Amino acid sequence: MSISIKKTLIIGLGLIGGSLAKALKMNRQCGQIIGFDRNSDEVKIGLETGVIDVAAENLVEAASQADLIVLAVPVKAMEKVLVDIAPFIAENTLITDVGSTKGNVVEVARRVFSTMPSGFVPGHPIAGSEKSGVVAADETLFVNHNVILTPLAESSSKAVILLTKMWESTGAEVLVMAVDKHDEVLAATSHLPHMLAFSLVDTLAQEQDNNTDIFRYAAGGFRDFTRIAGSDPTMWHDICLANKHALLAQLDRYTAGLAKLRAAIECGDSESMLGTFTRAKAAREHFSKILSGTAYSQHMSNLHVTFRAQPGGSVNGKIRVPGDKSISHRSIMLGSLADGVTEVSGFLEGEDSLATLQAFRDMGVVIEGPDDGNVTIYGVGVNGLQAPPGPLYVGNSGTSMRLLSGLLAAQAFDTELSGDESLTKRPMGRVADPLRLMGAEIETAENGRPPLKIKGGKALKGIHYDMPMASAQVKSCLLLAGLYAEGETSVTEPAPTRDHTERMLTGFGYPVEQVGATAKVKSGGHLQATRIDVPADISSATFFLVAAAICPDSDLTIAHVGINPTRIGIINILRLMGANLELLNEREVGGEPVADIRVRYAPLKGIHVPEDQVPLAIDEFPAIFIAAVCAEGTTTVTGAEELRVKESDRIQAMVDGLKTLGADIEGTPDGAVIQGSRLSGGVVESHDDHRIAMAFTVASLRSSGEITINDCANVATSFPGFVELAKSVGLKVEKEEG
Ligand SMILES: O=C(O)C1=C[C@@H](OP(=O)(O)O)[C@@H](O)[C@H](O)C1
Ligand SMILES: C=C(OP(=O)(O)O)C(=O)O
Repeated sequence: MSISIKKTLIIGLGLIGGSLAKALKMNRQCGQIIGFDRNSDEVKIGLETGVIDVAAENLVEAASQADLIVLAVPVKAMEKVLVDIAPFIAENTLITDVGSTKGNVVEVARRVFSTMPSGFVPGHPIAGSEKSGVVAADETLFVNHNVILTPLAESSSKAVILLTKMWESTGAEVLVMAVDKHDEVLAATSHLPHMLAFSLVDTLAQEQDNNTDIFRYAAGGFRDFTRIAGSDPTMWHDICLANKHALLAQLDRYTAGLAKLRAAIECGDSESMLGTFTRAKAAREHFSKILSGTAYSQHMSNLHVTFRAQPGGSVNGKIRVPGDKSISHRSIMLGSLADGVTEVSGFLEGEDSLATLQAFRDMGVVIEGPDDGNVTIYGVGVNGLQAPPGPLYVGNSGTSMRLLSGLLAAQAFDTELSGDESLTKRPMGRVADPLRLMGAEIETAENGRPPLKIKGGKALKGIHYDMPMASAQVKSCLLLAGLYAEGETSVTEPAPTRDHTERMLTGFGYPVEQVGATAKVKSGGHLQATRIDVPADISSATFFLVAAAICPDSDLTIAHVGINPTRIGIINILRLMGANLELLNEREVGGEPVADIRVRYAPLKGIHVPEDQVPLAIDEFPAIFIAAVCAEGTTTVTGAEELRVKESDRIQAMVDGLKTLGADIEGTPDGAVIQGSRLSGGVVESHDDHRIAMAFTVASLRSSGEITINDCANVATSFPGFVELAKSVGLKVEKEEG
């Protein structure tokens, strides 16, 4: 750091001032550390304990010589200190403070300085504790803590940069924010909770008869919640006055929320109580996940996840894979729009479907669970959604974004849909364009990419749309918009695609007319709540179907798999390749056909995959490519250009990875030509795509060396527990996180 700071003066050696002094003294980034405190004992201790280099004998003289002045005195004392030193501060001196409120500090500074110095940048390290005084000084206090700088119009960018570096040298992360915004944010996140803690403890302590009992038995929750009631009373008195307006606004919001909860308890309004509790529980997880750029399930983290799969093995046993992702998404959407309470079982607790669930919670729907695949949705009716508090973040999930866009285009309120890095690269023009034809107003980023900004209050009109590509997401998006559009909305598809939306609408009692390749809905109907049993996802089952199909001595049964005719491309393709695959115990569950699938090893042969099977197996191609390299002869895939716009360019990702493993494969614009090949080991990239990661894991059954697969965290989007299940049937795969 080239801060040419030779002398740093810290005024006020409390916990924050002392800790900053100690951190800067130890890292030697800001020259000599000079300490001043009104209380000479604090200075003495500071010197003795090595917190500062020297004590300032004379405040004015020290201030006139300092290159950096840090005001670490209580907010109330700030004005006096500034009045004393202001006339003597040199022109280029950097000045900052550490106060918990910023508006009042700036007000004081404006009163004191006739011209605001360009070196003045107010700041707030968010790193307090209940401890106080220089004895508590801790040079690690700021490590991984946020420091907010609130530059003023007069602050020079150089000052902002230098102070950022100064704080970063202590291990802090620096954020820049406007003064008002800072005070609003802190009122909500810090000042309000302190008021609640003080008030709760004070209220309970005043209970005459049994307060000793309350405190004697108070454990867990009470202790956690009231820890901050041990903070410095004078300091908090000053903060309340300094940030009065923002704090009062937050107290009013909170009081209204509490009154609502009280009323719900009083009249036994379970839906309202559950609404508050489930939303709060989800929000607590949700916020931290949004901040770390990930979506919603506990399985997901922003850690790097690597799979290491050892070669060989065979797969045997009977398993059930998680619930169908497409049906899980739709169960939340239609259950939310229904009248009455919908019970869902077998719900997929993966990132993608949880993102949809969260979006509906954000729009005011009370949803209990998921709890072991069980979800209870308190439907709000077709017109009952409410404006969400902010953008709806749907992580990695194309289905959430595309289906929701149709629904949101017809709502009375504005919305914004955003997603992760992969989703942000995927085309949304395919839904935005036809929705615009219906009268929707949607803004996308460049080239029709997310985020989508959807204007509310638009009256949609039914259209007929001939889809240019075979996409169930586009079809479903338009049918959902059609629930609200004047007249009839009809969609014709160029080839059959999954029809879960049509089936489920029918299951909720909403008429859908199917004429050949065209699905039609009229607006004005109602959905009646129902029960939904989500079958196991055939797309997840695919990895195990292929595993057993390519691996000698395998005999595997996968239970309760959805075999909707629009999803069984994988069964048809594997059978054409010669796989020994049996459907057992075929039955229908809640409008969807289901079977147990048994696969025993049989040698596979290469085929030209019939193009009419492509949309019926669209998510299965990464695994089909693995089956193809393990087959004898040539497999050709054509008409599958849609694979290039999934979570990754799945043609390129598979071609690159398989070449790394020594396979003979060439990509084409709409598919690939794959020769039966021997696979070596190697390191392959999943490109953050769940299906690529799982496909290469399966390839290890036929490789001669270890396959390392990078960036596998997104497996949790569709298949939480994949590694554990794979190991249970005989794959030799380990997950490494780091
Ligand atoms: O409607 C759905 O649930 C899905 C449709 C398919 O996408 P496209 O509609 O883009 O083909 C599929 O790839 C996706 O995993 C889920
Ligand atoms: C393409 C997929 O999902 P989505 O489009 O919902 O992201 C998938 O799961 O393979």
